[in-house]
Amino acid sequence: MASGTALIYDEEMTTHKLLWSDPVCDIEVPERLSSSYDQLKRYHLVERCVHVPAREASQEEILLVHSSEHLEVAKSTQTMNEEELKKVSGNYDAFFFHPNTYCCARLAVGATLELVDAVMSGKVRNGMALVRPPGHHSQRNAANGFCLFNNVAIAAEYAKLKYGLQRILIVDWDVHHGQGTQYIFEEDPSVLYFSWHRYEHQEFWPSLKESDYDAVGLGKGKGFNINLPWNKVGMGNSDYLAAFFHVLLPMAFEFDPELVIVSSGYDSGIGDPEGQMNATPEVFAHLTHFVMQLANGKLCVILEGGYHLKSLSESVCMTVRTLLGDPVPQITGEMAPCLSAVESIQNVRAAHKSYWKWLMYEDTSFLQNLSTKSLLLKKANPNPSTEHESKITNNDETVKVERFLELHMKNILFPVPPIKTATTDSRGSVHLLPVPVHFVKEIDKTEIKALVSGFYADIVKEDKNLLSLGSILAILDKILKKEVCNGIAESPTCSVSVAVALRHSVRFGFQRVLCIFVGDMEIIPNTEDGKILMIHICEKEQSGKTRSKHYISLNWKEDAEGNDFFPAVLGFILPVAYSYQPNLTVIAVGPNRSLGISGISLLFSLLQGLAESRILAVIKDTEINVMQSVAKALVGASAPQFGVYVPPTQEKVNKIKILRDQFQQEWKMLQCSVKDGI
Ligand SMILES: CC(O)(O)NCCCCN
Ligand SMILES: [Zn+2]
Repeated sequence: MASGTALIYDEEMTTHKLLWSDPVCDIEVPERLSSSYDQLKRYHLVERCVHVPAREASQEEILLVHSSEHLEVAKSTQTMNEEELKKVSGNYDAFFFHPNTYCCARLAVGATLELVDAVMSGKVRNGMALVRPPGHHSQRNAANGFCLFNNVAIAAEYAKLKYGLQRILIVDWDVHHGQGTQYIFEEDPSVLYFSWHRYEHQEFWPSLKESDYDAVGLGKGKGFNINLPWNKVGMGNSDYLAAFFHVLLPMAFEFDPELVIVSSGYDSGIGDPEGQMNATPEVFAHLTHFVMQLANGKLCVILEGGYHLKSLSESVCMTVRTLLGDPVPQITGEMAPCLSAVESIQNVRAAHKSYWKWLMYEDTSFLQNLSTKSLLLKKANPNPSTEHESKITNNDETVKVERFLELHMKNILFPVPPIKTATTDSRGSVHLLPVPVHFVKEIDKTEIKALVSGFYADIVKEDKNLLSLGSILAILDKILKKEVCNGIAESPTCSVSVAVALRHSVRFGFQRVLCIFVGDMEIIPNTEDGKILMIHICEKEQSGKTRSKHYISLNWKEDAEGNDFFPAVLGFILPVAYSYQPNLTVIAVGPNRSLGISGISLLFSLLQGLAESRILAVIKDTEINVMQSVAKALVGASAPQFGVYVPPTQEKVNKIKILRDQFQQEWKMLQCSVKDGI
């Protein structure tokens, strides 16, 4: 997998500006670009990226999507005076021309295409283009919503033509519906378009019926257009994460894209006057981290909206540092999606049931009444208050948001540990990892013996564990001190090693440790009153063990090809893990028939989104090939590889549903359907 992150920025794109007063358009200012770039410099992120210059797109490239009439109109504005510019701007909904607009829009397209080339050629792994004017509202023959040319749509057509791609995913996390992009690809099954957007039952701009969840695409494109409408403002981190766990990620992994392009609007972030949402900048690190696990990491992030300069620039920085592979900051806020969000999630899943294998067994019986129910709800309370207490309201409280973000960002920013991964093994040679890692010296036996006899004698019965215990405790100490962020140790008996590691972690201050056991191994019960949450994925039913909210056994047997783990990883483990918000994750892998290698590496990759990416891996010493793939996942050297998609069986879907019903009141990120009798 290629390495490096491209950053494309050209000051020329700040020359497009509004020349007259227009209360709709006056938020789309040049400072959006310059303040984002300045913040990137302040966090020393610019120098860590590969600088790729922008270029002007050719007319042919623009004509990949737009009509020649549209191109001619745009070209003609270069020589217009203010009065003529104002007149031609009046032909569109929410667009303004400046004499430099045409040149800036060509640079925005060209920058986007340069990023596609840099990623597809392997010059970089991923990258971000800071461009304006934005693109996702513009259509074949019209400018719209501050957009002149559809940068992302042209990039998708360009990538299909030049690289013969057949599956491109566009993720649009801007708070407005990219109706332009939807119209361009709605009959095209090679481009999967996902958009969430403020909708409020069609009240919010652009107030289109076709922005609702039942617009699934047309003709051959049916199923390849996904609209997730937010029917209330004030949506927050947990609503966005739930939308990824229960809608986008299962679709995206089944689609298995060859390239991911993000229409990256940050007006879905807190403080934005357009969005009126409450999600905080670090959520974009998580969203970016998730989409980095697709298409072998080939990811192009293209700026769309974002009008609160401080919120925008902090969110841009969160995106770029994640693209660079930095640890993902802890998510903040209550991990519980609101009722309206769960209702929208349930509706869009039902609308797509007949187009996706992963939804084959989805229960849609609720549809006839729920959708009317939500409309009845709307009629019942015409001006719905938000379900989330809106911590920060937006009308001219920009300064308040700035102060909030100053404090907020201090709490969640952290020094990037110098080394990413530590490893030791009883043979003492670091033979596993493709990149230099930190080799942890082993604690000598006498020291370990004293430590164990002092604290862990009840667990450690025999000497053969001492060596592996030494390496585990040595790595744990490095992680505890934040000198490394994750580590791998091999062990002859995982359950003993893990039991000692868990007790050690709690003793040394971790308040919430998530422990995932993969494979049939004997678990040494660890109460620690809620400081440890155990999930055991095992082939054999765990007889006798009572399930509690802190001990969950998920009976799972991998299928022949070993890759139908998505419902377990995406639909259950991830939502529970995010609900728990651990500050350390321990994953033990024994001999197992539960999750295939790719399921295990997906689990490791996705769980790096938690606990500031702190993970301790304890691998049974016989499982060398597991060690290899886990090592690559932890050093970020590769995205997980999946075989051909195998849909889950009804039996497996039911297993998850039963567990979800059992635990969704406790671990609320599991919620993806509204129980009757709301
Ligand atoms: C790029 C964008 O989605 O942020 N444009 C929003 C236009 C809003 C017009 N009322
Ligand atoms: Zn927007």
